[in-house]
Amino acid sequence: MRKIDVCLSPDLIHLYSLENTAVVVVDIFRATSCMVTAFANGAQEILPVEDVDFCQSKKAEGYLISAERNGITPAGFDFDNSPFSYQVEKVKGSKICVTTTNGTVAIRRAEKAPLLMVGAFLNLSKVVEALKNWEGDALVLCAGWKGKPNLEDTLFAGCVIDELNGHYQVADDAALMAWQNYNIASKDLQTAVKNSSHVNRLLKLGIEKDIAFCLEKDKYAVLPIWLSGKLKVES
Ligand SMILES: O=C(O)[C@H](CS(=O)(=O)O)OP(=O)(O)O
Repeated sequence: MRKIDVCLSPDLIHLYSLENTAVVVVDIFRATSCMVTAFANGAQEILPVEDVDFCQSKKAEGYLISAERNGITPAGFDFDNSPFSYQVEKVKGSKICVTTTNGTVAIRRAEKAPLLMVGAFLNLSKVVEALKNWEGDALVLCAGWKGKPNLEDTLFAGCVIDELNGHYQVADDAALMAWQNYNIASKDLQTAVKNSSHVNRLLKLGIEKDIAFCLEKDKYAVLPIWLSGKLKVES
């Protein structure tokens, strides 16, 4: 049977083989939740990059630009890192270049995978459907926080594993930990993450509404995938 594994931080990705493996990158708070929202609201393409200055330089090429470091947006960018920024009027038909503390780093570290997709609770069913159709192994790559694992991305990984029960076999203990944690937390995700470090950071920044939004399941039926060096959704 196909195997599904979980990489708890981008800094551990060298321990995993990407050969014949579909990778789902997740950064629930908030990068991949923003990307899914942007595509659902009509964005045409997203270019995730690691450097703030490089991101800013893409403005001259017609990109809208989005940056965040430690939850804050530097001056001169079109979007902050909140899904509420990516509304239809702003994003429809646009190309967006984005850099964030954790999420864009994780995406770029997995870009050599034969299938790379962006996942969030917001597009859970699309991720699960794509993995059911994939014939190789699967890996959920958690963006974590500055190299450390985090609770919300791990819970998403566990949720994907739970949805794929019977289709994939759990590869090792990271996947088992994620799955067992999700089973404990699944009835009330918001309570489960309430003491997590990222929720505390967002609360300090006064961004409470993003938390509930990013934990909503299946709000959108879009699946961003990596195609020729960018993220796109199939039309
Ligand atoms: O903006 C966010 O929610 C985080 C900022 S930080 O991790 O709290 O510094 O960035 P992301 O890359 O979306 O995790």
